[in-house]
Amino acid sequence: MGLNNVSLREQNIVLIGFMGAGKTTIGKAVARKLYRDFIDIDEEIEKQFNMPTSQIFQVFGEKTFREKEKEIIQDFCKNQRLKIISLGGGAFLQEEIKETCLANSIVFYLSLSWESWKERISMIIDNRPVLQGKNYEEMKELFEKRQPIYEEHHSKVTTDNQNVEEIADYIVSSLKTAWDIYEPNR
Ligand SMILES: Nc1ncnc2c1ncn2[C@@H]1O[C@H](COP(=O)(O)OP(=O)(O)O)[C@@H](O)[C@H]1O
Ligand SMILES: O=C(O)C1=C[C@@H](OP(=O)(O)O)[C@@H](O)[C@H](O)C1
Ligand SMILES: [Mg+2]
Repeated sequence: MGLNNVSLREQNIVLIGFMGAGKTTIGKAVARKLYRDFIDIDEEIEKQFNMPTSQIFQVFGEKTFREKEKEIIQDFCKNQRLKIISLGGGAFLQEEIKETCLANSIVFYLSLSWESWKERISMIIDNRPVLQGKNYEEMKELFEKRQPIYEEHHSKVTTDNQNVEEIADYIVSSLKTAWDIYEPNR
C-alpha cells in the first residue's frame, strides 16, 4: 500500500542531492527541530551488512549495495510516516526509487554549486567509494552529470554559504507554510 493518501503533515520528508551536499547533517537537524525520527539510508544499509559502505562496495560490489538501497528506501517510503529520511547521492539514479519517493513523500533537493562542493572534497573522499580513484576533472564530470537527476523534486534549497542551522530552519519553515496552506486547521 502506498502512502499517497496520507495527510501531508504525516508524509515522510526525503532529502536528495549530490554526495557531500549535507543530506545526512541537515536531515538530523530537521528531525531534531520537528521532534521526528531521523533515518539515514546509508546507515541502514551499513547496519544490515555490519560494515561501512566502502567495504560493502569492496566485498559485495556496487550492484549489491544498489539493490539493498532500493529495498530499504521502498520499505521506508511505503510503510512509514513522519520520518526524516536522507538518501545517498546515487539513489535517485534508480527510476523506481525516484518514483516511490516522489509519490509518497515530500522531496527536498539540497543543491550546492561546484565551487562550494570542491571545498568539501577532503572532508568526504575517504568514505565515498564512488569518488575514489577519480581526479578533479572526473569528479566535476560526475557532479555535472548527476545534477539533472535531482531536478525532479518538490522543493529545492540552495545551500551555498549557509550553515546547517540556517538550511534546516528554512526547510522547517517551508514545510510549516505548506502544511498550513494545504491542511489548515489540523
Ligand atoms: N551547510 C554546511 N556548511 C558547511 N559544511 C557542511 C554543511 N552541510 C554539511 N557540511 C559538511 O559537509 C560534509 C558532508 O556532509 P554530509 O551531511 O555527510 O553530506 P551528504 O550526506 O549529502 O553526503 C560533512 O563534513 C558536513 O559536516
Ligand atoms: O552518490 C553516491 O553514489 C553515493 C553516495 C553516498 O551517500 P551520500 O550522498 O550521503 O554521501 C553513499 O550512498 C555511497 O557512497 C554512494
Ligand atoms: Mg549522507
